[in-house]
Amino acid sequence: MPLSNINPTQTKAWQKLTEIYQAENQQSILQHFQNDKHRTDNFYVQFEDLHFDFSKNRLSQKAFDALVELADEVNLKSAIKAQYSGEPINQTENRPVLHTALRTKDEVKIDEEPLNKLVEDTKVRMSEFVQKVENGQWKGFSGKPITDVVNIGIGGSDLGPQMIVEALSFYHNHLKTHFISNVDGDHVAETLKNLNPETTLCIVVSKSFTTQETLTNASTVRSWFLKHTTKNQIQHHFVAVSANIVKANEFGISSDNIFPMWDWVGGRFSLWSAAGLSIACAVGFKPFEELLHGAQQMDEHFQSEDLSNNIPVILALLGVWYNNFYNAESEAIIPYTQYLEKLAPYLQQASMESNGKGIDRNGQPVDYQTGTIVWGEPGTNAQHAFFQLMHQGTKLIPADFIGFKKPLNQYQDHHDILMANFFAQTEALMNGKSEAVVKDELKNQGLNSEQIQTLTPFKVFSGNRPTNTIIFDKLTPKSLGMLIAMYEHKIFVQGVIWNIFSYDQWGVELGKQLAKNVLKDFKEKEIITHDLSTSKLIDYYKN
Ligand SMILES: O=P(O)(O)OC[C@H]1O[C@](O)(CO)[C@@H](O)[C@@H]1O
Repeated sequence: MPLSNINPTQTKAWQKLTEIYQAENQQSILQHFQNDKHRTDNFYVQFEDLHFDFSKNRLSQKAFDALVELADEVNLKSAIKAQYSGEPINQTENRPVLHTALRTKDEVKIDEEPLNKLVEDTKVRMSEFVQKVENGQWKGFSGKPITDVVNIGIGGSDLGPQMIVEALSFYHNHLKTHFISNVDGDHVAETLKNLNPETTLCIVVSKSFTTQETLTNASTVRSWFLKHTTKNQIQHHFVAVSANIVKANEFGISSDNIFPMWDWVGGRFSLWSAAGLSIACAVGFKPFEELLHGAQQMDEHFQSEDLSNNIPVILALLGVWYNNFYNAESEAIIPYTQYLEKLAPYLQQASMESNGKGIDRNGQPVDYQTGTIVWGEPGTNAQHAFFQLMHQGTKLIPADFIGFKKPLNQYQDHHDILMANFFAQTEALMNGKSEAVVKDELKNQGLNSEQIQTLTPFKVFSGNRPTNTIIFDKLTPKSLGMLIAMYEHKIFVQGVIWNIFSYDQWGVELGKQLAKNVLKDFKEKEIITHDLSTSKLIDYYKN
């Protein structure tokens, strides 16, 4: 059964939300606290070691209930069922969406064909491979064990694995992991500079094995190897992860060295598959399985929990509330750990490639806003970069603050300072600082009344800026798996509500196509195939 096809703005719940927004949008978060003494109990969910507090939002209980009604009215529950049961909910590509099958013990079928064995067999192969690389059994052409693993891929074949590898740095083994994604030759050059071909292993990750950037980078790295070794021996240094065995073979990678990808796993959701081989190489296979296990726990929560107590659903509904009623354009992700430095770039693809769509499931242009702009940086660095705008700028930027109770390294004093900032920022964003308080402070500093008058407006914080607080005990493979699966489901829920297809990405095709034409034109004498502006620019580049 296809996903239901409901314009969200035509639902009763949307009508209700519009009325609630009109009646309540002048109420501050602090007023909501005054109105509801149990707000901190009502607006929080504990699941495993995940503590999710959404009380600091411009949201009354009434608005929250109406948002849950909206999820109900667009048939979210049956959409979740459709996804997990392998229906082709990626309708424009006629594919099921089953990255969740990579982390479940339940039986999963597509058209009565069970997938579990495929998944399990691949995991066994991955585990054996990783073990060999880790313990030095896998040797380079000169008989030396591998010291460096290079992931060559782009988009989903890079961002997810890279983010996780970086996030789990604390758990790394002796292997060094590198990522080459950009077709910019400087990226490949800088990476190869410090590598020894005798001890380097490349994992070429490309679901299609036709991606220009990945194939260009992989060819350059292959030539680098061929300067040192023979064509036959290159097998010691290249493995591939792909759904296109033929193309990977053509590139020169033997079938024994190819791990499968499947069309029921979207690129940006593929880190749980063999696309995560670089993760498993960096930390070992067991921690990789713990990552899957964390994600699977979140899957269970998402599938079975009531909508009103369901963390990804609540996150998604809050996003819709700010995007469609408060007209917020973006949302910030602020992890208070340097290990999650790559979380925002990863979520940019996951979210913006999924929900950056303007055509609804009827094939009609939508007349409401869809995908938000996702951005962010770890705290406390972010505080010294863009928090000025978040505190006193004219834009409303709802933010997720992600923190951990315990640090991974020994510096507890640093962690206390880090977390003091974490709590203080959400407090400041919500409470702000009133004119009266500012005036008092300036008076106490000995300023005269004229100076106080002049300076006060610049020092006032309006507050009322919404945040979600997400706290785990510790950054572990398991908690990371939960966190990432939580955002995956949030993205899915928003796509269901906005009545768009979240799992295709036609919008990336045009640029790819035109780049091929431009490349061809670099070799022509006279540029004729472009608009005047582009032709002139290409001419400038060539000459
Ligand atoms: O794994 P592939 O086929 O090389 O594709 C890489 C990336 O390119 C895209 O198709 C478009 O950016 C992504 O969805 C995908 O993750």
